[in-house]
Amino acid sequence: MKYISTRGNAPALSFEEAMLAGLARDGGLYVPKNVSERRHDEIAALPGMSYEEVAYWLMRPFIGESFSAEELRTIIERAYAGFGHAARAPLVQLGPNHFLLELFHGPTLAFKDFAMQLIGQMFQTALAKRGERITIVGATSGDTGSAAIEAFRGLDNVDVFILFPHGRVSEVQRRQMTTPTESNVHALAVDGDFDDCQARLKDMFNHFEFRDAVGLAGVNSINWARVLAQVVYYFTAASSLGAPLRPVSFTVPTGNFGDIFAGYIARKLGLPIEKLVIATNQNDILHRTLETGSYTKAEVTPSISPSMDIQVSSNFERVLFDAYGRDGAVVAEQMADLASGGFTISQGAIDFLRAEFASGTASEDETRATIKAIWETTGQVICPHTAVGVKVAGEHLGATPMITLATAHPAKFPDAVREASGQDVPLPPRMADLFDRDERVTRVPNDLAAIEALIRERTGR
Ligand SMILES: Cc1ncc(COP(=O)(O)O)c(C=O)c1O
Ligand SMILES: N[C@@H](CCOP(=O)(O)O)C(=O)O
Repeated sequence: MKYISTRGNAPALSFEEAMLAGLARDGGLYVPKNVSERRHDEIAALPGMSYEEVAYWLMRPFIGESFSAEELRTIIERAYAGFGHAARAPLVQLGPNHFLLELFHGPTLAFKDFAMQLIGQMFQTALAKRGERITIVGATSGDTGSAAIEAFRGLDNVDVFILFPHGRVSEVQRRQMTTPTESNVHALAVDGDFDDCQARLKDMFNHFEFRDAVGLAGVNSINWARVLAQVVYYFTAASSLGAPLRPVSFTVPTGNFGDIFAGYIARKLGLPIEKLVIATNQNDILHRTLETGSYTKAEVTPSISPSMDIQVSSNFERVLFDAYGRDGAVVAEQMADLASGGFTISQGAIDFLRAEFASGTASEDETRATIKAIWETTGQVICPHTAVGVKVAGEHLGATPMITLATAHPAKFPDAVREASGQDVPLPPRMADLFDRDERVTRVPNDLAAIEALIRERTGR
């Protein structure tokens, strides 16, 4: 399997090369050259399999020669061994025909662990064989950062730098990033919003002298391996509700478009997904884009679902590539227009997107009201991101079972959850002393040269 860039001007790479490269050298994102449907009888056999077995079945063809069969099995076993639920991603019923897919049983209590624990193992295996040392730089609005730190802390051949927007993540999220004591972990609080953090990260990838000098690698969902790992739970969830004989729908709380793009890939692989619903908070660029056909940036407005406070939604580029018939030159042009505020999507491309996705948005009041209503009617406490999904899913319920992705544990957002529902949700015992641990963080300006200088100084490269 080869991977090609969405901007059509970078060499095609193997899975391992694309994973280690992160962003393509033409600024685009890697996608598989072909995605073909899996056999109906293979999908029908999934309900009898463990999460790990489904992961192996799903990922093997995408990985090619990059890892042997035995290596891949070991990587998958190790990745999910530390999860706090035997099913890894259990489904719970929320109401008639509405289910929550709990994706927060991993070590950092958010869906990011599904991919990050896996690629942590993949990077270690690949780097050990190559004898290389890398510098991972990640941008986070809260959850990617802690998941990346958890997956890579203490490794000899990796330094991890995480850029997060100063003052715009929850206290639990911040402490998850600032309290690890391993010397290869560096939490950087940027004077800016998440879009600034992600833009500086992409600037670093496009600054080849820096990129090559520090051995830059990326673990955001710009990295195809992240997306691939997230496709697995669409299959386990849908098959446990009767797929492929019975279609299902999904609603996905969305920011950087990685998680829902994984759902789009699941559908391309033959999973019968009737509706794939984008749920946004008040930073609703994706919902507006589907409604108006114009992708126009606005200021990021802080919300009670901070991990979704994003306007420049990285993986949207991947689906645009398909919407434009895989014409990398058109995607490159549109992405260049984004620098000056936005772009208008052609009629053919917007028709494609509207056929693939539905969308909706939740205001702050609607998010709080949903947390409260779910607590009062079901006794379950949900996180604000999940609540955005549940609110939007409510507008798309029908005869087909709807699965809303529960993307984080409510204990990561105690203030918002308490305000909305009156409930205090404790952190798991292993994190109970999080608020007593010392923090280690460096405040940095939203300035490429300053951030690069700090990384070079700390890595000595
Ligand atoms: C808790 C939570 N929910 C939803 C999202 C949105 O996911 P994505 O960026 O893949 O669209 C994020 C951040 O990625 C998150 O941390
Ligand atoms: N919501 C994310 C933003 C980064 O997303 P990613 O999936 O591209 O890593 C976060 O929590 O950091």
